Amino acid sequence: MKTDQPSAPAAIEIRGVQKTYPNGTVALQPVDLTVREGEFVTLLGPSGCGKSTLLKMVAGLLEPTSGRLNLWGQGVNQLDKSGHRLAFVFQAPTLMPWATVQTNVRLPLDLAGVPRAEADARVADALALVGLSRFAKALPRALSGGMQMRVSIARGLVVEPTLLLMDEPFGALDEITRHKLDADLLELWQKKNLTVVFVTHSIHESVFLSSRVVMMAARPGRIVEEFAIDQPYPRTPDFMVSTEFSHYAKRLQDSLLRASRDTTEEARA
Ligand SMILES: Nc1ncnc2c1ncn2[C@@H]1O[C@H](COP(=O)(O)OP(=O)(O)OP(=O)(O)O)[C@@H](O)[C@H]1O
Repeated sequence: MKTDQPSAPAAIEIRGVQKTYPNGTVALQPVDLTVREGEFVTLLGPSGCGKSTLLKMVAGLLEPTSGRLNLWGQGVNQLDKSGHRLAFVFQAPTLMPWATVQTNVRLPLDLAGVPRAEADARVADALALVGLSRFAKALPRALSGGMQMRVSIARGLVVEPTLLLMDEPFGALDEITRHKLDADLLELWQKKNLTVVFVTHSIHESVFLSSRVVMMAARPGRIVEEFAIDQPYPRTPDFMVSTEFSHYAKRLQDSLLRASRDTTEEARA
């Protein structure tokens, strides 16, 4: 079983982190959040509440306007000093259409100058982890949307990350494919001892996946509530039809409605 681990070291420490975009949009009020090693944390909230902004700041893709953000005690851009690595998976698979699956997955290793033989072995491992070994030589257009997303995840895993940041990775997929990828992701999380921060709009996905859900509200973006999903792993499809699942989903739905109401009322004022 793997749930919230208060005694595990802090993987992510966010203290008073605020973001104002150059056009003056205050995307995030100062937020505080600690994510412990091994947690699966979901950021949930209405559109525009700053989920992506927060995740991109954790990844070092955006600079906070103020505040402090550490990964394993190091500044975001010094993560390698801690011996940890992060990978970011976007909503769209963003694959190079002219290159094979194998070449797409190898890209981060090619950019890092990893020798070819080692890179190819790591690509093979990453493709095996996402169940795509047979498609190494295929072009992206020959794959379904779900398979393309698996390629994108393999491209993240190939750097052997300890922190996986995912921005609505399965939002564009049909429900059955999404459930399958959610279940596979949980397996990977456990197998690889990952720390995951996952952005979604889906209450059901957040309950199924997370050890903790962080609810955000918009205008300005902020954290409003947190929920521990205190249920054992591995989580099976049976969990999704259990009384406990409905109970968590209802609490999150009420919270999301409150967060959305705040947003609507502030927009009207
Ligand atoms: N590059 C940018 N320049 C100016 N404003 C931006 C920029 N990117 C995002 N914003 C604004 O910042 C706020 C937070 O955006 P963000 O994309 O982080 O929210 P989100 O919760 O991820 O939204 P969604 O769920 O719709 O993806 C929104 O008001 C958005 O319009």
